[in-house]
Amino acid sequence: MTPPSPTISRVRTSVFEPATAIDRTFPEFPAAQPIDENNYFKKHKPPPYLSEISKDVANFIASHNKQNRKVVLVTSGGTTVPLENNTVRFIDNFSAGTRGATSAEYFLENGYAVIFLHREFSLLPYSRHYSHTTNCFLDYMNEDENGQVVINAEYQNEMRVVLRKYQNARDKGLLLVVPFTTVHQYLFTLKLISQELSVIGPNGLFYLAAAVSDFFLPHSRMPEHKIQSQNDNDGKLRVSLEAVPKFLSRLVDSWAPLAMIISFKLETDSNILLSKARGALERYNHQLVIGNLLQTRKKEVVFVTPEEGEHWIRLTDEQHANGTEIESLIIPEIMSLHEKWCEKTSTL
Ligand SMILES: CC(C)(COP(=O)(O)O)[C@@H](O)C(=O)NCCC(=O)N[C@@H](CSSC[C@H](N)C(=O)O)C(=O)O
Repeated sequence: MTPPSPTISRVRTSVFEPATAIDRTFPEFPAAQPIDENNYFKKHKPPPYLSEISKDVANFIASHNKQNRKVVLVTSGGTTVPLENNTVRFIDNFSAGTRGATSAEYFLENGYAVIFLHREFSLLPYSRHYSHTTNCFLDYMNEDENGQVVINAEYQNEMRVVLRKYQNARDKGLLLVVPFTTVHQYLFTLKLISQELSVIGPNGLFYLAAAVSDFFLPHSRMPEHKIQSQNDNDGKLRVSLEAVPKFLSRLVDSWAPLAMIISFKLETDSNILLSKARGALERYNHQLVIGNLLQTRKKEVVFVTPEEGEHWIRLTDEQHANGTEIESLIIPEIMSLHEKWCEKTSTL
């Protein structure tokens, strides 16, 4: 009997849709202006699998709302920008998915239900501990004297802890895993989930850790087939991208106005991190921006809120050395802010 899955959506997002490979019905996409945040969704076709995901999400939220359980949407991993309809080349955004997958575990262990909107094939909660790139699970196994495949004795305890947490989330239906690959798929799926999650008001929490593209190539200007290097454009590749609509304003103002919304600001220059994080908070009027530098994102983050300004969360050298995960410090602080948000919003 196959084990129950953690409701992993059956859709695949990492393959292009041949049917639209040469669809020229898409109008020329104007440069992104505020008004175009909405036009983007009117002028682009949604991914064909969206109705399937909608059913999974609606059932998931309804079942946890009945138990008055808080639900958090965790976005994780980087979005891609395809350069050809029959995609061979694409622009990717850096993200291994560690922040999202690790944070999802701490939310689950603190009583939240989690919708995990992630880049397909990036790290997932629990299995991230034994992913093919870090700790290959095969290295934890051996054959015993009877030829039975077993987990090596020295790893039994640590793996049992992860296994039990995973089974608890799976068997109680606390985790819904939804994939994306392109920025287009991400934006349509985020909008769908946001509008479904809006029904639970302040009990809904958004933790936007995905690395989202800021620019994209509109369908109407996308070549059907693989760009040929030798004879196209004198051997040079010139790409003119449009700005991705600033969807965060739509999420805050319209899609889920009562939810608590947290975005991440990723920079590599420490001199601009705080001003960019403050700028995002002023621009979108949501509740929290978590700033982090690519280079030190596993050791420190800065919380920027309208009420308290900013404060840093940092691992001590000892914590970093003993494997403490910074998300174990981040999530409890977020839960406390979310509790206050629920109290404040429910009295409105
Ligand atoms: C991606 C990382 C650094 C985690 O890394 P891994 O653990 O390796 O996965 C995450 O912590 C993060 O900063 N995520 C957010 C990154 C991001 O793209 N943030 C956007 C804001 S949300 S995208 C919104 C859009 N650009 C807009 O302005 O509306 C930005 O910095 O601009």
